[in-house]
Amino acid sequence: MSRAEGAAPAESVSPAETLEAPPAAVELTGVTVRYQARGRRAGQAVTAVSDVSLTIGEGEFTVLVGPSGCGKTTLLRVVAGFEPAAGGTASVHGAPPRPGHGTGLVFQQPRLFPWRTVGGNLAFALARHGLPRAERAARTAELLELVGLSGYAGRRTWELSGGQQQRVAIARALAGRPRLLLLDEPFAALDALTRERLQEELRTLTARTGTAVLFVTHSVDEAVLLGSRVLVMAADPGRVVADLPVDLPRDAATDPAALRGTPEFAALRGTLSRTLREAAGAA
Ligand SMILES: Nc1ncnc2c1ncn2[C@@H]1O[C@H](COP(=O)(O)OP(=O)(O)OP(=O)(O)O)[C@@H](O)[C@H]1O
Repeated sequence: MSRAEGAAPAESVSPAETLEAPPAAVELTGVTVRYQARGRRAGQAVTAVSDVSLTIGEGEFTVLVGPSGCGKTTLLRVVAGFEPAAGGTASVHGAPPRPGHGTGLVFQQPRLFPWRTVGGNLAFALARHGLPRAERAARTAELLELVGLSGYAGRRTWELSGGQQQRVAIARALAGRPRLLLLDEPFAALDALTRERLQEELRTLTARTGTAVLFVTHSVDEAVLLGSRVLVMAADPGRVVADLPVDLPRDAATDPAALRGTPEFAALRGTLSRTLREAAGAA
């Protein structure tokens, strides 16, 4: 038997299999960021993060935790396109990060314009995203419905509670229909009950819109409750030292309070606390 006769028939490849996988929501490869120090160390370069590689898939909810100063905000700023990397490469949906392009940002403080109404704040964001004036009112109503503030368009921002203001900030971040939401300790300044409500709402609405999320927090509880995955960073220099999957049953019917009471939640919480302590010790 000739070699050709005995060879297995060539595998047929369907057209779908030849298509390339879509780019990840975020792809960082060997990212290093340096700042110029001020004060007594003026002139010296501070390496804020060093050689960070990570991938965030479409629609994935990733949480970033780590001791103070380990570079969480810096990494978020790189992904947002505000901070250039001194080394390595960063991409968001396959393109270099650009501020306001495909990403929405939420900070610890809502940072709303106090001289505008709630609707005015959202209309301003919609205008920046190029939405025609005639379509802004309808989209504003849609965004407010998404964050549970239907009917609040005419309110002044200073008439709202801290939690309501943060809901408006989330609506504003969603104005450009971003496929990636970046949140830097968005609920840290809120009381416990409001924080819990907003955690639940954020989880539900990002699942509904299919938005990928990169969420920074200092709270172990919040990280396990929200993340489908938690990245742990250590400092000096800032780097990712652990990548913990969070595999908890989480459908629309799952009550977060019940989830918190499960042994699985407690075990993950324990693992994350231990990893964080080790990361703080490793700095
Ligand atoms: N603009 C800047 N100029 C100089 N150094 C900076 C600047 N921004 C951040 N750094 C330094 O870079 C490092 C990382 O800071 P970053 O704010 O990213 O940390 P973080 O993990 O978000 O901290 P925290 O949890 O306290 O908010 C720190 O050592 C910080 O002092």
